Amino acid sequence: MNLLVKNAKLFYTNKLINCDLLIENGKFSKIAENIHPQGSKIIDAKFNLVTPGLVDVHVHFREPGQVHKETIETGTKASAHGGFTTVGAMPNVIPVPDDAEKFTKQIELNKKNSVIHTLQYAPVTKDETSDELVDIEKLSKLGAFAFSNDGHGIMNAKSMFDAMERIAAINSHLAAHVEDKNLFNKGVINFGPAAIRLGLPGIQQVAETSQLARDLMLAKETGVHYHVCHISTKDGVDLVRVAKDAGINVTCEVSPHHLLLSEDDILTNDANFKMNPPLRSENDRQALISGLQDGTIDMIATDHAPHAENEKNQGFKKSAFGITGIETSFPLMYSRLVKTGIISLEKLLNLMSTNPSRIFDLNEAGEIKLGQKADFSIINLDDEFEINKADFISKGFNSPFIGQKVFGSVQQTYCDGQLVYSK
Ligand SMILES: NC(=O)N[C@@H](CC(=O)O)C(=O)O
Ligand SMILES: [Zn+2]
Ligand SMILES: [Zn+2]
Repeated sequence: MNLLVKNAKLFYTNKLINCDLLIENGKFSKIAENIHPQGSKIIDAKFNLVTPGLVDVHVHFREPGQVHKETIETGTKASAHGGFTTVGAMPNVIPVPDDAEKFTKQIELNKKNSVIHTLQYAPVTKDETSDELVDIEKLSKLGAFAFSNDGHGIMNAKSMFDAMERIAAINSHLAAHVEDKNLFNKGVINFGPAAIRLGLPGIQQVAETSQLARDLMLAKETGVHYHVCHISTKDGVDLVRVAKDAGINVTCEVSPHHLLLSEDDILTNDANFKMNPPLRSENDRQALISGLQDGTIDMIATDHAPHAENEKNQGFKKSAFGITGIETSFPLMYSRLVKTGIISLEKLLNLMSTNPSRIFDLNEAGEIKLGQKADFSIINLDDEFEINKADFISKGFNSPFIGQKVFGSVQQTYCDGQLVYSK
């Protein structure tokens, strides 16, 4: 059945245009002012935003191993609820897919249980924590869209250097959770006033920035595409800016929570504010916003990290690191960055679709193009709603944003021309 989206406010060729959009055989086939139905199923978009399916290169689904937190099915249905049709899944599942057999199983599981496109990261090293590299070339051939040890910094500089050389040789991508574990201090919160106020051990900023500085020099030497996960510090943004100016092949992402919250927002021992990297100072937060505005930061990624309630209700010291984000990212970013005039809607859509797609070579995602698979979402920008646990499709509702009022509710999401979320 062909679909005709009437009265779209379509994000197309980097502009918002009022038009109709025809989808035939799961692909975009025509964009024009007024398209006649001719037997197609009609969807009236009522001049709501029609965006390319959003792209998030950083999510954690917990299957296999910890399906009480999230499954691929609940994670991808939650993604569709958030307007996303392509996500990059981190490899910190159990077992870590660090050889051909485990990796192939993971890809098959993703394919079987996803309602959207789930791309799979391969780890860089065995078990994500050892110094021994995985078979990078083989895992790439088996479908790894990029490599990451997310959750862990790569401590051994020689392992990092060798991984970068091999990843560069196959034109793949290395996404780094930059963290020197020796500077982590068993911290659970940023090293700063909130840590002192709450009597909690703090994670120093140099845990992030010192490893980032090292990696940028290794990336310069090897020429690899080096992508910084969840940047959180002003010094980190400054380093990336200088590296970009020097022609180093670096890109970086920031999470909604690091853009919207700082350690000053942590008023009680509530672990829904606990994640890694931690919420930093207000000065850092302002630097992240500036980095977004001047293009130093290339994309928004949620680091969607669902956990069960009893893993998050034990205060900062005992609870797990990480918060959910895939269902609240667009409305939060739209309400707090676009409606307030910090960035334009077009810029936000670049940060959440076009840029991640271009940077990670995801040819058929992140942009509406004729002949390309029909991944898109219809979003009512004027609809105000409260973020409620009961509305989450994710198994996790470990979010510090619950109770906040936002604009921009996803009405429908289509993947390959199929309806995968409807309000
Ligand atoms: N962000 C987090 O705090 N936790 C992530 C791992 C990670 O991204 O480092 C998780 O898998 O739970
Ligand atoms: Zn991480
Ligand atoms: Zn992560």
